[in-house]
Amino acid sequence: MFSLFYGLWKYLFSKTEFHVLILGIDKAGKTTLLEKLKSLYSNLEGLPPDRIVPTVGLNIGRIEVSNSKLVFWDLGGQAGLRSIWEKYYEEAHAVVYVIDATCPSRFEESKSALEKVLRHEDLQGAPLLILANKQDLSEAVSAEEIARYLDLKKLDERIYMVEAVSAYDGMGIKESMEWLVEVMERSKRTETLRVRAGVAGPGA
Ligand SMILES: Nc1nc2c(ncn2[C@@H]2O[C@H](COP(=O)(O)OP(=O)(O)OP(=O)(O)O)[C@@H](O)[C@H]2O)c(=O)[nH]1
Ligand SMILES: [Mg+2]
Repeated sequence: MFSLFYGLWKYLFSKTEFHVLILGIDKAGKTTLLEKLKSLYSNLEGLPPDRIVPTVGLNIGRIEVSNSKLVFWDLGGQAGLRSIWEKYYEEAHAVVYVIDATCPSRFEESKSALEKVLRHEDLQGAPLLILANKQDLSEAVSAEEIARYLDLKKLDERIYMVEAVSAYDGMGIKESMEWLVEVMERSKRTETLRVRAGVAGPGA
């Protein structure tokens, strides 16, 4: 009996912790984005852009958005470090994929790295938020243009959105996070991860 009530209480009141992977090729702006998220959503002052160095290990950031806890994992995007990404796929509720919208010469590399990510079976059903970053610079390409380039039609079953953002001035970031929380809350993948973690609902 106790376990039934405990299960119900846990189901109704425990805040889900969502794990969000921040991926993208090197210099896309992933760590700058993470630091901006910390500044926007927590009491922590994020590192200023001039103190951020290329990522070799893992940066972790925790924030709360719309009453949900988000844990971000920011990994290094250099070619030699991308093989590490897949170690985090199984536990991720969603992927944020960052693209430097001012660098068309690297769009192809960015696209093929993304395609490889999405082919991985451990990420099945994970919602995808693609960020066309660095919109504070005049040469930045729009979110629509990036979406066209990525040819996202192939993604029919995956929930995704492409948003224009700037990790420098914060443009588009709040809208992106609200979308992300909303889709993670109702995604089948979240349910699957919840069941796997043993929080399967009141009857569990
Ligand atoms: N103008 C502008 N520059 C940005 C923005 N975001 C990142 N940058 C710059 O882009 C460069 C790379 O940023 P990082 O955040 O280190 O990129 P990263 O994706 O984490 O790179 P790796 O850790 O190597 O994978 C830095 O010089 C940043 O200052 C942005 O929104 N606008
Ligand atoms: Mg980084």
